[in-house]
Amino acid sequence: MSRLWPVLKSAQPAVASAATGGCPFGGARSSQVSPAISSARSESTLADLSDGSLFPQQPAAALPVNEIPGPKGLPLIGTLYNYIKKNGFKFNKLFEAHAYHFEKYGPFFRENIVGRKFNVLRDLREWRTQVIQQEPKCPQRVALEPMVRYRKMRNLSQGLVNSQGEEWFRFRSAFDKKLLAPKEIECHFEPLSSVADDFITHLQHAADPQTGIVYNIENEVFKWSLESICAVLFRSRLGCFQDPPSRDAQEFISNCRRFFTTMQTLMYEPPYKKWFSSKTWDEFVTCSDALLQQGISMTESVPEESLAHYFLRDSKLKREEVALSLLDLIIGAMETSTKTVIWSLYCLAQWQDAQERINKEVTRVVGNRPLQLGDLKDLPLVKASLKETLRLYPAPFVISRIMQRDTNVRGYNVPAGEEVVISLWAIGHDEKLFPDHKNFIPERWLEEEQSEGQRMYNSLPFGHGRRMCIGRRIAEMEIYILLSKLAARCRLEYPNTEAVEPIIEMTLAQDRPVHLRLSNRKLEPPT
Ligand code: HEM
Repeated sequence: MSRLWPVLKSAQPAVASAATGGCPFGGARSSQVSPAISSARSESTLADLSDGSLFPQQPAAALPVNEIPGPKGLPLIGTLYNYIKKNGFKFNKLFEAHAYHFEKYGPFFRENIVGRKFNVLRDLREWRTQVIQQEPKCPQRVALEPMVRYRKMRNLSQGLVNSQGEEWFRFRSAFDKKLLAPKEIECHFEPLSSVADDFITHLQHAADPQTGIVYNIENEVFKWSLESICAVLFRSRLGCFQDPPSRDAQEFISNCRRFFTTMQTLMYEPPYKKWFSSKTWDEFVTCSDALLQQGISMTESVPEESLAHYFLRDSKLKREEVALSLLDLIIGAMETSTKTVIWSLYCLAQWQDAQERINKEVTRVVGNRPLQLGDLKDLPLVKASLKETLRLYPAPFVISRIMQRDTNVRGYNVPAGEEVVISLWAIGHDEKLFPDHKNFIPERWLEEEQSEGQRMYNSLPFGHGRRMCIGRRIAEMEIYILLSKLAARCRLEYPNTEAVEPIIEMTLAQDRPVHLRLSNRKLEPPT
């Protein structure tokens, strides 16, 4: 029963953590953006978007929101019954319920689960033009309630992920350009390359010597993700791949993992529980305190060339605010990047032909020399494979916005305070948009292969607009580097017969530990 509660809470989870948009902190996505989009807003930083001048007039004839088609619920509990009855929908498979409702009610449906109303869209063009382009200067997403509660309790600012309004704008403006402007990101290529090299060597050592299998690859990918984001922010290595990992790394890894597992549990608890102390809450507080402490001490001596140093010196934020925001970036990066990379590796292992084509591309472009920054633009298939992974398994399977004024969406007047949600899962699994949608076919993202519909509005895994994922460019760069290097050095196989299925945790997670077989490739001469 506890799993049902997230939907009952006004400020977030089960439904909400996914619904909030998924960088654990609520949902966040532009080379990932289709070309038509990326040429426009997706290249923008917050500074370009801060004019706040995008409010159109409401057409007079908008229908009332409760006329949006959708499943009818019972008084008080709404459609909760559909989720608790035998053979009903499952909250940890909410994307399936969405797909069913789209099929039945059309491209915009409304569902009321115990008073929380979801207006769910499946058309990215409508999302972009009717929701994102109408958003005010400070768009709102549902916040991650345990983090909000903890920071209130400790009298801390809410930071980048969970603050709203002008407070959010202040944080976001301080970080936006350094993290999103393509030129600013280039300096992270070398540190990320070195992390990727070490990670692959580490994987090779972690593989069982008899079978070549790396069991539960998540443990290792989590380390890559943490080491990568720390290399970007602090220009120094945490030591996750040392044997054993450095003490700092061990503590950080264990605090981060506990942070995510306890936060997930808290988000799924009945709301009344927050009035009582619980073991999970205590544990969440303990690891949040420890992370904060580590975050603060990490900002105490940072190399001059690091991003952390730049933010401390130039951002006009207080030291504590910078430390909290750096933690937010780490937290924002960890779950999304880890889960996405696991899905990527799984797809390559399952679709051997695609893996071979990617290996050929990398061999042709890079050959025997080390990967260079300039190579990334010549590796379209590597980039396409990330897009294709995020189509099949979008880490945040939905993105949400809380309307801050009455807004006309698809001819319905959605009142201020209600949520509109876009289902990235439903778009990515739409057979009309993506023929043969169950198969991993990176080529479908290459320019000449794309249909007009695809070119237009079919991929926003990092979100869009002022509140899009601030780590998008870093995420793309670190994953392109990793996939290119892996493709050159290793062959991946999935040794089991049962497919891994997606379930909703903090983001779209794997329903079981993923084991992968790794074998070394002999570098073939470029053709
Ligand atoms: C594959 C990896 C990633 C995916 C798919 C992803 C996706 C997203 C999405 C969908 C959102 C919400 C966007 C919206 O509401 O429109 C988001 C927000 C966010 N992401 Fe990511 N993300 C990824 C990696 C990262 C990384 C590496 C970082 C840190 C460097 C990061 C930091 C954040 C932060 C701080 C937010 C909140 C931004 C705000 O509210 O202003 N993400 N992410």
